[in-house]
Amino acid sequence: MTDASTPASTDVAPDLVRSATPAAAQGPEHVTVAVAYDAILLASFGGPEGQDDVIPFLKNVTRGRGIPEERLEEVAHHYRAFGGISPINEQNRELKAALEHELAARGIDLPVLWGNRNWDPYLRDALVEANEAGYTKLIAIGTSAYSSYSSCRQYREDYAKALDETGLNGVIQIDKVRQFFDHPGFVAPFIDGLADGLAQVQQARPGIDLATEVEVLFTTHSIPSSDADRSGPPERGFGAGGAYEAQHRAVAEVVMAAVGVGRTSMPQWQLVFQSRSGPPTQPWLEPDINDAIGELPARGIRAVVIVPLGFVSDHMEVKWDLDNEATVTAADNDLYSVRVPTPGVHKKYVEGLIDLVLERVNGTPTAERPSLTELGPWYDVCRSGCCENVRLGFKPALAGLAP
Ligand SMILES: CC1=C(CCC(=O)O)c2cc3nc(cc4[nH]c(cc5[nH]c(cc1n2)c(C)c5CCC(=O)O)c(CCC(=O)O)c4C)C(CCC(=O)O)=C3C
Ligand SMILES: [Fe+2]
Repeated sequence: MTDASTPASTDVAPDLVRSATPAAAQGPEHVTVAVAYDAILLASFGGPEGQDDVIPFLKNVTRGRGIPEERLEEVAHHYRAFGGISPINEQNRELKAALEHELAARGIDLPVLWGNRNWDPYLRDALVEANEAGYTKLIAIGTSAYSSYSSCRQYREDYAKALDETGLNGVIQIDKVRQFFDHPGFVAPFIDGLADGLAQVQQARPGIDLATEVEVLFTTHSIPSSDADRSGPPERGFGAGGAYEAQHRAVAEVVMAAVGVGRTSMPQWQLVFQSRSGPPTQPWLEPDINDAIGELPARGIRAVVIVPLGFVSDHMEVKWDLDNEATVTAADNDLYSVRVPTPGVHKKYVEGLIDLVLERVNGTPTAERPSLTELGPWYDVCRSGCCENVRLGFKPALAGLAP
């Protein structure tokens, strides 16, 4: 970046693990600093690009995780049905292009590099590219909005791993934008989508009573309960379900309130979970969306609006587990169903992601950062013990306070 930023800080605090941001920049009660980043690192999950990639990809994702063989076969079948091609890669190419377009429109000279945790192009490839271009300060945007091991710390571990793999540790510094579950740019598409979804229900079922015959299902990825309980900084004391569940509930309330403005009646809502994996003996967050749908007819519900609150794009969990499975479950229960779009490349989402980068470039004070829930704005630098994983043990992670 050439303008609107002060020079990057060089006195990196000793308790930081390879981060360009001093320890002071760690959340609501702390001051923030401006950093002159050289490039944005768009960091995502990755997915197979053809049938031959499916098994190696699944092995990458599940190594050492104790995922049952039947579950892997089941998930392989989802990918096979799509020609072995995950929709996520095309979505990330589109997002990269949209970010570049938005940067150009604002006259900001900041390149966007793209790397994935689990498939080509890998994070390490993006770091090699950064090094060749002489970029030493990267700001990562992970395609994941909430706090948990899988959605935050694992990204931070994989940034650290990619630096080690490329020998660029100490050469390139990586910061990350805050988890953005309550950023207006992320939430706006769900507000638009729920309003549209309710209109669709009312058109398809004229006279339906929103308050008693329609249910809104906010859905997100199930995770092991032990991960959920440890999501977020321990000192925030979130209790069972941790920050992960608290953040989803808080955002769902914001979406319901926004859509309810000017209406006399609104449906009831619940938070449900999907895409459970792991051994059956391991507790994961519940209720599963399909089980929740099965309970609805007995309460007189005739239509559901499914809001994929935990997801940023229409990747496999959305296309298969929602548009296929949950939609079939709804039909089997004689329910009319609508699935709301994910943020994808919604204009407000793309603008919001650039705003998240600029608040770091400019060192915007926490009090001036937009956040729609009382839980945020979330931390630039993750707190000690945040989103720990007791199943898999400790691994080094950057952009956080040690350990
Ligand atoms: C919280 C969360 C998100 C949302 C946040 C984020 O977006 O990062 C997410 C996203 C995604 N998950 C994805 C794919 C997979 N996730 C798996 C397995 C797992 N996910 C978990 C959690 C999450 N996952 C967990 C706790 C496991 C068990 C293994 C472990 O303990 O870590 C498996 C293995 C098979 C299976 O077990 O299902 C696959 C193939 C894809 C790509 C989809 C595509 O290709 O379009 C995406 C975007
Ligand atoms: Fe996953």
